[in-house]
Amino acid sequence: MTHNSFYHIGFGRDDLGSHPPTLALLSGDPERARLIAQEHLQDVRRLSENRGLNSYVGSLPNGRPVLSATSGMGAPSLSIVVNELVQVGIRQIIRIGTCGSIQPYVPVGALVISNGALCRQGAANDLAPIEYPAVADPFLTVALVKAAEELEVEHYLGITASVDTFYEGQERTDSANPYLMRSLQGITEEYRRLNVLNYEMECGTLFKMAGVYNFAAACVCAVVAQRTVDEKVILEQKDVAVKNVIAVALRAATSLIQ
Ligand SMILES: O=P(O)(O)O[C@H]1O[C@H](CO)[C@@H](O)[C@H]1O
Ligand SMILES: O=c1cc[nH]c(=O)[nH]1
Repeated sequence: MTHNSFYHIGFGRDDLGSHPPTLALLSGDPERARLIAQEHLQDVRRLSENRGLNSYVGSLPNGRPVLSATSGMGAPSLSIVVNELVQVGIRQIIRIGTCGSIQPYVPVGALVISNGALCRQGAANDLAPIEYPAVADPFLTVALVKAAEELEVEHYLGITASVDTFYEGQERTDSANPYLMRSLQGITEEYRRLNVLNYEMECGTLFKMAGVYNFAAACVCAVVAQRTVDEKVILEQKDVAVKNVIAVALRAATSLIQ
């Protein structure tokens, strides 16, 4: 850590060496960020593990430097991390996440690549008007789709609902909260009919930040819950799904023209 480290991510530009990365792979889970770095990148160096926001620098198979970083869960944490990553020189961000499917034809184990988000997130309202579009970068998104096709991983391209809570906001009733507000009762069915594919908790704000700050962002998530059947995360299929989402994101990242 150098004296000009950013407060939350715990590193600064000076820690990134003479060929600093402009691309970041951003996971909600710090363990996923570590796994990507230690098992899939070359010449890996740990940058920091401040507040669970693990960050590593390494290189892709084509030699391009890349960061593997952690957003934490939810838009407030992501907004802090992304703000600081942009200040250290990051210009492209691929979110590698997990999600819950709300369409019967999108099974656990498949991937959802988001082309835009229904952004029901408070943090995004501090960035831009609520109507501001939450759209993915088309070039990064096409790279993700091509990578999934090439690796023959089942994937779906479409709209993601990004919300602030895992339980209430995703209409879970099997939780400590005994009362789900009327405004949220039936919301999953409404989104399903509006062709929303999945629920997660970061990409809407990430996409709005990309528009406002002028960087490129995309999102690919492994489906770990099937909400038309059950509220639960299917742990038995999570590892394979996460392995696939990492493989797809890394192949896409390697294919990019810098
Ligand atoms: O697996 P990650 O990337 O954390 O993504 C999803 O998982 C968390 C909830 O379990 C939220 O952060 C949600 O967006
Ligand atoms: O159902 C799910 C699973 C993972 N992440 C979410 O936000 N929701």
